[in-house]
Amino acid sequence: MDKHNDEEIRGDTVELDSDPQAPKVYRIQAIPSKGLGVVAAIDLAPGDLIIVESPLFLFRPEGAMIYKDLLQRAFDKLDDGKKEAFMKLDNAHPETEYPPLVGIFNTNAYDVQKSDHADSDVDSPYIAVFNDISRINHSCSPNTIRLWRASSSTMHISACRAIPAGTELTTHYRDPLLPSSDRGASLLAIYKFVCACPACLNPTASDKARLRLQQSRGRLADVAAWARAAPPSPEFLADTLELLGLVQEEGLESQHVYGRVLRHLMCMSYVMGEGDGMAEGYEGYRRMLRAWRLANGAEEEEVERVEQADVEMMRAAISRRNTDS
Ligand SMILES: C[S@@+](CC[C@H](N)C(=O)[O-])C[C@H]1O[C@@H](n2cnc3c(N)ncnc32)[C@H](O)[C@@H]1O
Repeated sequence: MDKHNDEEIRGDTVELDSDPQAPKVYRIQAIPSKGLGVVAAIDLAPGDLIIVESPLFLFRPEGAMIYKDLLQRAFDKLDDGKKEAFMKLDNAHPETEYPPLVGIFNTNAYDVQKSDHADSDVDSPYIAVFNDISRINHSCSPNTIRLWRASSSTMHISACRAIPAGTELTTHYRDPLLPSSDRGASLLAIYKFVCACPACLNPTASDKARLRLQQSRGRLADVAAWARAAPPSPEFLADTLELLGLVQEEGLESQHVYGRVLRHLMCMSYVMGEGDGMAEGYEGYRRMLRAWRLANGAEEEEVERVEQADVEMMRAAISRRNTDS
């Protein structure tokens, strides 16, 4: 087991009614103390697409109708195969006031937007349950990125760091940048488990690191802010390298802060050349950022376009610096 709980899992695959056409880069099997889970069947590199899946059940809570009645009506419209697959999913609330339908739904559902823009306020959220993706267990240091594509109504799961074959795939059910006590309370209330990931077991240092990453979001928003007066100050460079270390130490490559840190370091290494404590250099950071952008749904051409725009901005910064000196 490594520092993020990326566990190597052995054991037999569980046969579910998965899409037979889907390339089997993953398998579903029993995971100690977590029920079933999803495991990488091959070595995966950052940015690799692992699962593309349409929901078994896509549901939109609306109006003042009673949730459970609305859910029952939507469920009744499913074909028998989907009904059966849905009823086989995990239920974290088997002995509560909820009927099984609601219990299974609450255990396995993800909020998704009808529009590709997560902050769009014109589209009310849908809730989606999946045959395979709903088998992915939670980690506060997940090794995958989950992306809903409204244009195709499919959920995409990609690797956000290297995942060796046999490692359990994980996603986050709650924002990993929240304090551990908030994450833990919500995971226990809704999913009925106590998270035993390293960040939850030793929360003091982890909470501090995550708060620092969360607070850096604004400071990292704009590369142009330092590029205008390139090069960046030594303090800003040291701070950005420290943030990268925190992301990697905490296993938060799935988060937006990672993309922002990589973009700054890529641009800094372009302006300053290699060295200065930067482990990767321009090509290295460019490769890492590219993988992160692809995993977050960017198309190849779009990635090339934004890379080119950054190079042009950096060239202008260098030529300004040369003119000024
Ligand atoms: C969406 S389901 C995940 C798949 C589930 N393990 C199964 O057997 O189908 C959510 C449930 O999985 C279990 N689970 C998920 N992540 C876990 C974790 N990190 N530790 C322990 N149990 C976990 C909990 O029982 C939770 O209610």
